[in-house]
Amino acid sequence: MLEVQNLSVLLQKQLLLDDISFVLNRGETLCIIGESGSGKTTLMRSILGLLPLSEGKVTLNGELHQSPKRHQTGLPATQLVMQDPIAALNPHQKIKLSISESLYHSSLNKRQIDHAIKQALRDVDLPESFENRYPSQISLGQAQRVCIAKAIIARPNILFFDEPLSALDAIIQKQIAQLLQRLKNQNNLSYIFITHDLGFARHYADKILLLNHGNVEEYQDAISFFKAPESAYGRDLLEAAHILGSLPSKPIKEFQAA
Ligand SMILES: Nc1ncnc2c1ncn2[C@@H]1O[C@H](COP(=O)(O)OP(=O)(O)OP(=O)(O)O)[C@@H](O)[C@H]1O
Repeated sequence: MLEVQNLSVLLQKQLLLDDISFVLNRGETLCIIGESGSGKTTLMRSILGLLPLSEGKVTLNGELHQSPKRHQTGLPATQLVMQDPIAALNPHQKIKLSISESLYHSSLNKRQIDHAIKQALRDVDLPESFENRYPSQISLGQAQRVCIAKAIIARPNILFFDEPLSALDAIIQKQIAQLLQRLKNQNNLSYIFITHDLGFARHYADKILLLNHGNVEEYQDAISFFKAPESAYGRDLLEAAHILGSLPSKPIKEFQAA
């Protein structure tokens, strides 16, 4: 279980995050939503140990991992998948080498690493032969699958995603979303998504954390949030999404079953 308690981040005399708390249980999906500049990326980076906390703490299964007094070590058993898969991969490295970087600290020997890479590619429905390609030789959707393979090969408990679908077209978005759902169910993974896509959050989130200017505006289960947001800001956000057509009035059955 990941527990974030009273987390605050002060950078350059600016309070970017103020007293953020939430809990993520094994197998749950949390979507962090909020307008641009509300602090979503800053929150993710501070949880991952990429930014120092000024207050609060982050524990994983009861063990302290981040606090103002503690040197930032980074959370073990977590992996991050970014928005732009091509930018996330080194253009000069074969896919095989990129994926193997996630096993840098593992005790596996070369034969075991080779086997794990092939398995990770199969897990994301890519042919094993892709290991010998360069990023310029694969499509955007395939590159995002490679990034997911790179994330899951280390057998994490928690995966963080920063807008992982926004660079992809609708059909590929749906395929990747279904792949993530399958991997989550197979491995009992926990997911934290940063997303502007409320339709996606409605289909996939168990919990919603709505940020507004670095504060938690709402933290509640997704069904309740989308049925009746507690805050005026939450209601405004859903109303805007309905007007723009980015939030269908009914959940899509096929997505839910995926
Ligand atoms: N290293 C930093 N130093 C100072 N201020 C920062 C730093 N990183 C981010 N900020 C500021 O923190 C605020 C929140 O930024 P953040 O990127 O977390 O927002 P966001 O919700 O992820 O936005 P978006 O949806 O556009 O990605 C912004 O005002 C930004 O300028």
